Amino acid sequence: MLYYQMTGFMEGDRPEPDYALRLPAPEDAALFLDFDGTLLDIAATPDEIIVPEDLPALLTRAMDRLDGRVALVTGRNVAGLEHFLPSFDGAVIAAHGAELRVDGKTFQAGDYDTDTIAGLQRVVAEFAKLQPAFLVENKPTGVVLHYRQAQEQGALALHFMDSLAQAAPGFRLQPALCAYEIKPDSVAKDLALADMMARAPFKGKLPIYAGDDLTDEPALSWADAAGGVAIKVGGADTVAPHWLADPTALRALLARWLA
Ligand SMILES: O=P(O)(O)OC[C@H]1O[C@H](O[C@H]2O[C@H](CO)[C@@H](O)[C@H](O)[C@H]2O)[C@H](O)[C@@H](O)[C@@H]1O
Repeated sequence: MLYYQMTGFMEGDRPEPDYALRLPAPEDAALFLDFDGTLLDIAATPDEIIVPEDLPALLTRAMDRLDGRVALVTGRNVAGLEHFLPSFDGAVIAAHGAELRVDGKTFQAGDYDTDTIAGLQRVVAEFAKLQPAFLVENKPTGVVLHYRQAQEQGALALHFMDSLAQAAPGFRLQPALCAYEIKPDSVAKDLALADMMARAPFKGKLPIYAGDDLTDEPALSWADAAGGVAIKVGGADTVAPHWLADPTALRALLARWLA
């Protein structure tokens, strides 16, 4: 068994269409959309994603119809997201919640030990030199070791990153799709979602959350418990009561809903 199967990311059979999925009226909703694997397809490396042609206009339409109550939620940092979606001017929950963009201003959600982060990034970079198929992604709040190009080395990547995370007080391991990340302990997408839902213009509306990754599961659970709609994209196990086959199906649903 491969490590991405053990951590719950292996997609099984494609789910059947979810006929029970109904969204609240846009006037009553707040929309939270994960990025990689949810709005667009997973690519071989983080830089190789292709932004679907319809996506920027779809997000603009959503911002109009929901009076600005749209947030993108991502493990990437804000700058990384802005590089791919320069026209989106709504809220962003980035780096799993360690970085936020609210009213056009980007800031860190907490104080994180920059010396520790720099040290972790140095150590991971040195380790990755031993296995050139590994890819290292630095973020202002942590570091990711990607093993998509070396999936047989998933166990090694896990062993190394887990040990390193345990040696770094205030930080923890975050498994993701063919990647292991070390991020601040206090950071999670559900906490960031709760924070954003307490702010204008989201406050008092019903959260709709769509996500594909293990990192999205707590936020899916939060949205469902808050009386909103939680949608899993892809066939992996989930706490979400609703699911769609892939990002194309999600974009089609949103386009119909916003028409
Ligand atoms: O929260 P998300 O927006 O879903 O971000 C999760 C991670 O996405 C990126 O990595 C993943 O997507 C890459 C491109 O498709 C893929 O090559 C990689 O294997 C995936 O793990 C991003 O690089 C990470 O920083 C995000 O945490």
